[in-house]
Amino acid sequence: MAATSIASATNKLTDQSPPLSLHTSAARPYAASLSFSNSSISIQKLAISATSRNLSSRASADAVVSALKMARGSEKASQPRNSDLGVKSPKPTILVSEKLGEAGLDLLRSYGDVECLYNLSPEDLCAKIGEFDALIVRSGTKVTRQVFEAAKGKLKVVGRAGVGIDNVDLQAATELGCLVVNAPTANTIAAAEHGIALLAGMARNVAQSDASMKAGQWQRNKYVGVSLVGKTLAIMGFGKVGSEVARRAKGLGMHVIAHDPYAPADRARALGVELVSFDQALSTADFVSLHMPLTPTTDKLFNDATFAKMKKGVRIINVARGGVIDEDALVRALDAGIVAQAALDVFTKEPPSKDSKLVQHENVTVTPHLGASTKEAQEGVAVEIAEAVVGALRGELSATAVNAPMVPPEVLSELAPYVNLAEKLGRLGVQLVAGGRGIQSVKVVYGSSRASDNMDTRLLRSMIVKGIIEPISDAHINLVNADFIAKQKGLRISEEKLLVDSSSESPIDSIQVQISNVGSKFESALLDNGNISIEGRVKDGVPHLTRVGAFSVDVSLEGNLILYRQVDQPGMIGTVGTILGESNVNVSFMSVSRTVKRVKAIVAIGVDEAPNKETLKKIGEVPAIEEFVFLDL
Ligand SMILES: NC(=O)C1=CN([C@@H]2O[C@H](COP(=O)(O)OP(=O)(O)OC[C@H]3O[C@@H](n4cnc5c(N)ncnc54)[C@H](O)[C@@H]3O)[C@@H](O)[C@H]2O)C=CC1
Ligand SMILES: O=C(O)C(=O)COP(=O)(O)O
Repeated sequence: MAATSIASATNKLTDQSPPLSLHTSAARPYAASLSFSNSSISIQKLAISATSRNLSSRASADAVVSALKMARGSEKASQPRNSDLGVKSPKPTILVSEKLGEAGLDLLRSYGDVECLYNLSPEDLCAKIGEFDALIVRSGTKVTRQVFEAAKGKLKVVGRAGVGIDNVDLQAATELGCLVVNAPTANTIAAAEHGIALLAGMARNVAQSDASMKAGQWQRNKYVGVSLVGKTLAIMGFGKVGSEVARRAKGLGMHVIAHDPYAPADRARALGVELVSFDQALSTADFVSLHMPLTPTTDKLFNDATFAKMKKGVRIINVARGGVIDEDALVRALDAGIVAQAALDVFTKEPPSKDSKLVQHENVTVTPHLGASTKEAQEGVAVEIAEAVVGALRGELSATAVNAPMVPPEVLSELAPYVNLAEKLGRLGVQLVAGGRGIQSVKVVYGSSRASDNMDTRLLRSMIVKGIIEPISDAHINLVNADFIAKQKGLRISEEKLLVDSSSESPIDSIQVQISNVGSKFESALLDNGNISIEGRVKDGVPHLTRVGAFSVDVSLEGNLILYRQVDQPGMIGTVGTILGESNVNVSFMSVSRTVKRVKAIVAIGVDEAPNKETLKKIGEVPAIEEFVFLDL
């Protein structure tokens, strides 16, 4: 079944997604009749590894940028997106809803139209959001599902100028295909320094004695403090801020322990910090400093039961999130003397009510969420988030994406050519499906000569999903929502890696897409197991279709494709070529594959123009052509 290439087209990978509409009468009816079953909704992942959040450099190669634009683009070709670097498009619009450092604003202004509207009510935000491609917030703006819905698909990216993203409804963002990025590094030191300031200030009653003096008092005996040296500090959440607090507390002569189920022990060891269990931390610490994110698991993690496990007279610092503490329980613990003092920068509700018992408690020191508020941190955060948002609007994958895969540049540059191939195979596969049962299960087999099983295929999987779903639905698929929409449509994707013998340097040799349990418009595309199967490779940077069903072919996946099965006999190329030539359709590529000489052959013809109905009808009527299908790539 050797494939014979008769002509070759070697266009370079372009940065445009092809038109996605199925503009032939042949393609649309069967495509439109497809439906997805909702019964099976699991996405299986095989041979997929997590990728690092930390990118050291920006993706730069043209091919990578092209691939990223396609990967991130959610628009169909008929709906150009103004944020996609189109020269003719208007500038992207960016709403900044909280105070941001000037350097970041300058950067944003150099790229888009920036509007700063502070203190918007939730209603005002919903009313305005539909005008913007990007929204930049700090902790004070709640980006709720209502906000994403009110955006009506216009909002492409939400930038959180800081770390905590608990004020952004990530589920809604993901469902609606909006990327969320944050600025996770620039305020780490500021938050850690604030933690240390609260620790030391609390231990020496700085705030209380200051207030007392300003009220005309001189109370030296009342404000006798406690020393830090030799005391045990438990860091709860040994991430970026927690580690920096630990480092500084060691310098103050404290004995530092930490609890963090996900922190690597060697990082703790390197700082001279012992990682301990939750209970051990609580029962041995004189000071407890909180540095974990607010998640469903950490919500009110510090409550009556946990305070009861603490050493009597413990002192608590919280510069993480108010919600990790049950605030009523803390008041009880303070009143009972279990907790001697607390120093809090963050609150369940911000600002807290004026008569909050916690805020008013004499043993509590409070600051109005100032952890990240140093000049240096705010400038740094502003630049960090502006770069992330501009990059995202340009179609680049972000190093700080919160709800999308973060793919390191080196992986991207390797995978870029396959991104295009993956989408084309998805588009081609779905067009081969005959209407009726609906697509429920797709198997993707990546042929690779690399033994390592940590190949990150999320980008490719997303593009296959995009290729399969977009032509037959109104869904706009991008890297953010591909898995979600696949699940929602009941589409189960399983992935497999097949070790192949190849001298190729690239991470992938071939991609095979199998669609199970569906009939095909083109029976020759079915394997013995009944699955539609198509396989492709990248040759000279161009995606090629290399196998249809059990037949080897070789045709570049560009423009349009005619596939037919014919009786293997002389003169067929001339017959079909003449029909196409008569209607001025240019052949770009042709491949003939046969099983047995003079019996049966599969022919794949790439054409520059879509043949009209009449031409396709004539091809279908050639007596030796047993079945044929026209595919829009
Ligand atoms: N007050 C302020 O202005 C600021 C507050 N923050 C907050 O500080 C917190 C930490 O920030 P980063 O250190 O930058 O984040 P990070 O992600 O580097 O560290 C968080 C750590 O918490 C750990 N963790 C998660 N669940 C845990 C659990 N149940 N028990 C113990 N540890 C757990 C994680 O493994 C991680 O190591 C975040 O909530 C962030 O929003 C950060 C900057 C400024
Ligand atoms: O970065 C964080 O998580 C913070 O809490 C800082 O919040 P802010 O940007 O100062 O509202």
